[in-house]
Amino acid sequence: MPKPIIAIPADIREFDGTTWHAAQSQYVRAALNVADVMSFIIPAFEEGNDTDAILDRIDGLLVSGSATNVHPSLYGAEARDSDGPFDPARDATALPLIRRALERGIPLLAICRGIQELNVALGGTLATEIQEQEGVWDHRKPQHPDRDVMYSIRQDVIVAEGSCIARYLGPGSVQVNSLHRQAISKTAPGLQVEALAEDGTIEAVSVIGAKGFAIGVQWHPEYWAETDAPSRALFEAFGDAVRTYAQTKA
Ligand SMILES: N[C@@H](CCC(=O)NCCCC(=O)O)C(=O)O
Repeated sequence: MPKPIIAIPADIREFDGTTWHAAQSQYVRAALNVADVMSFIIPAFEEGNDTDAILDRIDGLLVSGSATNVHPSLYGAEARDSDGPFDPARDATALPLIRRALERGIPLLAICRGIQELNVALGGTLATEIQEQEGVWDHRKPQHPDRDVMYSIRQDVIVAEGSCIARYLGPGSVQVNSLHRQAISKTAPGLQVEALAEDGTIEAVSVIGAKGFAIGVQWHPEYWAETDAPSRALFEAFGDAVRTYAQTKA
């Protein structure tokens, strides 16, 4: 059987004097080497997307992290310059893909910006600059030239007993990385909180009543997916869900 294919919504990036629709290598590498699936990087358009045309041709949706933030207008908040940088094309592409993939039972793994998009897509809100809140740890990306240091595993999260991700990671303490300055504020009605940081930051959710695998994590399992057991477990479970969906679709 040919490898199933997942969609990864691109970021809009500007370099070499032009505009690119881009995804970071760590996501497509973890998808291939651990989940054992191929990836289609989906161009990000503010208008003109045909969500079902994309979803008809794929077997899973991986919504990646990004240094940009979901536009506050999408969750009823005022946009301040400090809330940026923004990527409206990514927002306009990813949020409808998330909603429609859930309706169709297409497996979803949402990472970092992805869990934030999942929450907003289902009616939740986000808090920004969370490190400025009393008692909240600094979850931001460590400023360091070495990406392995930026993505170093350095935070305990507590996976809830009986949660969906406990099937893959086990309940209790798991060590993860952390590279974010926003987080879920009001949890969307259709989401179940699955893991918390010690400071109460929501670190993982699942979709209540989902037809299949539908999980969001605030950390980055893709980066160490080949070597870190919890990261590998999550990507292997996502790959299994994608293969099951592909076989069922066939
Ligand atoms: N911008 C949001 C989401 C954070 C996120 O996805 N981080 C990935 C960092 C990618 C990189 O800079 O290499 C937030 O800050 O909460």
